[in-house]
Amino acid sequence: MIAYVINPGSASTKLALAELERGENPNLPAQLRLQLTKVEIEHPALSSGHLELGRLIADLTAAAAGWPAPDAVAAHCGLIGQPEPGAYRVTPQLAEWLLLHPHGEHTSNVGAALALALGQERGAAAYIVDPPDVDELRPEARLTGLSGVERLSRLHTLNARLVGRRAAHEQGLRFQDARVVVAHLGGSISVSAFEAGRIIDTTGARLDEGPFTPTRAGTLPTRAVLDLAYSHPRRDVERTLLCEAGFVSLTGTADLRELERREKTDAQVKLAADAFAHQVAKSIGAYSAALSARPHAIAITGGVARWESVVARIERRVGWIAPITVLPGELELEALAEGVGRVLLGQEEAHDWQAPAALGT
Ligand SMILES: Nc1ncnc2c1ncn2[C@@H]1O[C@H](COP(=O)(O)OP(=O)(O)O)[C@@H](O)[C@H]1O
Ligand SMILES: CCCC(=O)OP(=O)(O)O
Repeated sequence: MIAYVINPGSASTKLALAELERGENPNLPAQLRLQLTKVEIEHPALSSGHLELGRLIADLTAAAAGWPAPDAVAAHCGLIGQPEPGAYRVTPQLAEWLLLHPHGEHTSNVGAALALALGQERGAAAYIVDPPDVDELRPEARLTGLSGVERLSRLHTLNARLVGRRAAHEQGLRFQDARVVVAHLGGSISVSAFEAGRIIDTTGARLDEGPFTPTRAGTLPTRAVLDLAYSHPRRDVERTLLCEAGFVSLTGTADLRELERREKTDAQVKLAADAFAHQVAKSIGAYSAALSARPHAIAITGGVARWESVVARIERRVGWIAPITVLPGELELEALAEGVGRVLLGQEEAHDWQAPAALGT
């Protein structure tokens, strides 16, 4: 099978030709054989609000011109309204709706329009896969200690489900038969509990809960949030919590490569790295306890998983819980290919999207 997969970014868009075949292990049917030919198309550093689609579609079409015709085109996307996991058929209505409902500063909302255009150009159906608001939370995970305030399911679904599946496969288990905790440690962070292939609980991301990130505060004591909220305009508080917190506030930089170089000689950097590992380990422990029994595997992914001494700290803290799989960076192109590949190979049915009444705030 042949698929084109698209992962839009603010300064470049990644495109790949995916050649997919069934795997060799009959016990792990979702373990597909995949070969990716990747290209990266750079464009001006634009927010999703005004990324000029026509030029990018022309660039994508040109990049794929010599490729074999695809059976499908798939793209990363933004929030579509608490969907099921898996692939959704892209219609003009879905593509348009995503452009009108950008997900924060992300450009992933243009993915559906790009997939639709490239699919029309090459005579193939277009799909999106595993949106960030897939919602499978258990009822007891949705409630908070205040009636009317509910926790939201927001996570790096596309990468986390692939990494969770890979971690289960490493233990010889199908994803739907495994209990896995996935810590996606990127510029944004989510720690999630997967049971029977479903996201039963998650820290969420952005202004939800969880460890601090390169620029974000993560979970703070409620009294501190109240102090901030009643002493500054909301816009300023959100900027502080999302852009001026985390490693930036503790060390002065969000460039963790620099911190990796400094940590041996800079006590403040070492303490911040210790605190980060402490928070990630506590989250992994908490989301291990969210499962009905001990996890079969723990997976650590995202760009920060390249910081080896931090990963080593986390492994020392949680290695007693379950075997740990480390997959640094993000495997979103692979996840798109495998997600649409499972549809093309008849292993999963694609969903049809209906516009939601409202997005969870
Ligand atoms: N080799 C590395 N060592 C330490 N940190 C790294 C390394 N590579 C990337 N990072 C950090 O990972 C973060 C970005 O993670 P990534 O998952 O790529 O981000 P995003 O969430 O934007 O996709 C940045 O803070 C960056 O400093
Ligand atoms: C919602 C999780 C993926 C994502 O887009 O992260 P942020 O919203 O925290 O940037």
